[in-house]
Amino acid sequence: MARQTGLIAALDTQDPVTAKAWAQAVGPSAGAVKLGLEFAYAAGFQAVADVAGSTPLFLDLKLHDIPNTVGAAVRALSYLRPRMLTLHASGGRAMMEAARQACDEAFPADARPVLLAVTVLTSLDDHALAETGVTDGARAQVLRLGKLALQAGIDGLVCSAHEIAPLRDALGDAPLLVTPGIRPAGSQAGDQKRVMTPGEARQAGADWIVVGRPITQAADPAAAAAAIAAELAG
Ligand SMILES: O=C(O)c1cc(=O)[nH]c(=O)n1[C@@H]1O[C@H](COP(=O)(O)O)[C@@H](O)[C@H]1O
Repeated sequence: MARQTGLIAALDTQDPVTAKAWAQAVGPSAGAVKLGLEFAYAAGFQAVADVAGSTPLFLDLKLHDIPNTVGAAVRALSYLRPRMLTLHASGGRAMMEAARQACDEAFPADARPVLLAVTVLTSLDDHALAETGVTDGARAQVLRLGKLALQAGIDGLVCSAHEIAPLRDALGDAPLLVTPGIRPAGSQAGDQKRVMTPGEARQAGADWIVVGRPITQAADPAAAAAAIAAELAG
């Protein structure tokens, strides 16, 4: 039986009014809203808290620095009470362990965010990855970084839906798998390379899919989000 797959709506904008309107539009369909680098840098972290309101917040800051700095950053943002928080697995074991330790110390036990390690960005294909020095392909790198992240105490992985099956084979059912690079049939891939439709990602076993522009750039974001939620419900 397929796992239940939820929708996370990526609200990528610089404008708090637009973000708030999108958050309201996707509210009935999405299990969380994702606010990330663009919004936080432009609007500030108080606006992040305001837009999320009572909706679970996926805080996508993709932390990647030395362990001391990442640990301190996690402590500093604990007041935002994110439900999920991202960091780059390529920052290494000690960096991820520092993030986990900071979470354990700075958050109440019942409010610790789910830590998600980004493995290989969905905008990278094997060729682009090879240009960074990783020559055995996205799948192998996702597996390598996924194993490392879990050993370091990370709760889940951000990957493309193409890597779900090999990750489940290698790591079992426990890790949360969160997949961006989702495109409903007929929509533009844009800068995304390793893409799947919502229904395909559900069949593959994603716990969450992350969808931005196919919702936010639709003529009717509420309807676009509802259609994706319906596709996930099968
Ligand atoms: O961490 C992420 O959320 C993320 C990781 C990744 O590998 N690929 C990826 O697209 N994302 C995010 O997922 C969202 C995808 O947006 P759309 O391409 O507009 O659907 C963006 O906010 C990205 O920052």
